[in-house]
Formats: sequence, C-alpha cells, structure tokens
Amino acid sequence: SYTIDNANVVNALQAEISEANIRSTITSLSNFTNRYYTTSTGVAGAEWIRDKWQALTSSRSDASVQLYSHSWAQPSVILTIQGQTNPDEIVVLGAHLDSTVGWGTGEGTRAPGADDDASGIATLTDVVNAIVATGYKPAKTLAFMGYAAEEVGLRGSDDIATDYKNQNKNVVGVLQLDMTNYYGSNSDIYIIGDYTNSSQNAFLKDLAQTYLGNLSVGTTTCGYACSDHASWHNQGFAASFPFEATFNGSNPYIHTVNDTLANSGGDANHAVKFGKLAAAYVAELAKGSI
Ligand SMILES: N[C@H](Cc1ccc(I)cc1)C(=O)NO
Ligand SMILES: [Zn+2]
Ligand SMILES: [Zn+2]
Repeated sequence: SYTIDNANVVNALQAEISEANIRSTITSLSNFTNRYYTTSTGVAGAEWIRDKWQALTSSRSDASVQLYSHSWAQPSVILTIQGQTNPDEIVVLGAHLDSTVGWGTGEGTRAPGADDDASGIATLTDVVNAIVATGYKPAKTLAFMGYAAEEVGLRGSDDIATDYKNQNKNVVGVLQLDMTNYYGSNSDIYIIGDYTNSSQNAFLKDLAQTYLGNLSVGTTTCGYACSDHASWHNQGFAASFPFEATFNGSNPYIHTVNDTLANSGGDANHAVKFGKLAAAYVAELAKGSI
C-alpha cells in the first residue's frame, strides 16, 4: 500500500530539478550521430551515461554504476543506490538510451533521439543530481536504468527484467520515462493505462495532486507494448509510465532525423514536470531522509 508522508524530502528534491541541467544532457546525448544498439556511437552514448552517473555519485559510498552487457554491442547502464534500512526492496526508474530512424539505421546514420528518449535519460539524470545535491538517503534501494535496444523490441529491458525475476529480486515498483519533453496535448502528464499497474498509477496521480497541484494529469493508452514498462509488467512487476501527451498529441518527429531539442520547443520545460514527479515517486516509495 502507498503512503504520502515524506514531504520534506520531496520538496527538497523538487527544488533541485533544473531545466538547464536537463536541456544540457539532452543536447549532449542528441549530439551523438546516433545511439543505435549496434553502432560504435550507440556504445559511446551508453558509456557517456555511465561516466555521467558515475561522476554525479562519486561522493556517495552507497552508489555504484555498472554496464549491463547484452548479446549485441550496446550495453545498458544501471546505477544502484543502496537502501539504508530495506535494501532488499528495489525501486526501479528507467528510460532507454538508444535512438533510431527506423529501418536502415546503422553506423553513421543521423538519429538524434532528443525526445525519444534522451529526454527520459536526462530527466532521470537530474533526479540523480538532486539526490546527491540534497544528501538524500533512501530507505529502499534505488536502481536507475538506461536500457539499450528499446527501439528494436524492448530488448535491453526484457533481458534485465527477466534476469531480476529469475533472481527473485524484490522490485516493489518501476517507473518508465520515454518521451518527456514534447508538450503536445492539453494536460501536462498522461498516465499510460495499459501494460501498467493500476494501483501504482493511482499513486502517481495522488503524488501529482499532492506535489504538482498546478499541473493537470490525464490518462491515455498505447494499445501495444510501447516502451520498457511492458518488459517489467510482463514479468509481473508493478510498472507505470507517465507520458508527455496523448497518442495523437505526441511528438511527430520521433524516429526521424528531426527529433531534435529545437523540435521539442528548444527547452526542457516540459521534462521538468516529469523530473518533479519522479522525485516525488522516489521519496514516497523508497522513503528515507535527508
Ligand atoms: N512507440 C514509442 C513511443 C510512444 C509511446 C507511447 C505513445 I501513447 C506513443 C508513442 C517509442 O517509439 N518508444 O521508443
Ligand atoms: Zn521510439
Ligand atoms: Zn522511446
């Protein structure tokens, strides 16, 4: 069951969420020629995230960053922050680090993937920064994950979710961020209703009402396994996916060379909302203190 009683931590984390930080990370990631799962720049993009998360958490003895190898070139990246009192309970926050322009993407193909999904990686990265800046120590373990090869069948998250299930890891909740920065519909945040957990979705809505009262929250559905949340859902874990818009209002430039920051409005203002929601999710699910 979900409780909302850690406001001092939520407020402190939310105060650190920065449009400039998120925009900077989106820019860095979309500057790789592509982040496709089989290319040298796809591997380099994953290593850039590993280095970034490592640098952010270098002062934290409770944090470690690992590459997670797959059967293809591009690894996934997992940052683990050990829980202080309930370390066996794991809260997962994920986004995918690969990009594509569809069939024929290969070495040298331009695929910036600014919204899909540099925006999700950048949003999570700023939550990590907020955790370090505030000195927040979670009661439960946090696992921040950058998934490889989402665009070719949710393959990186499928490997990891299956592995965690097989190891009987106690994942108490999963939050997916895929496309957070294109403000395409009337409401600010849309909670995806399929391949997700309905009670965790209600918790997200409560978090938004409590801590993001000025924002409007809607619901929508994908109609298929449209991002990495489905990998966790399929293994029986509670997954949720707050999304940038309705299906029809979502970013029309994705999977093209035009998925750029400029075509997402040129700033990270929409992504900030998801950073603040993710911060509330962390503090109220993983609990702990500053
Ligand atoms: N299909 C997804 C993007 C996507 C996700 C949800 C909705 I509603 C519409 C579009 C993708 O390309 N993920 O990488
Ligand atoms: Zn995509
Ligand atoms: Zn995506």
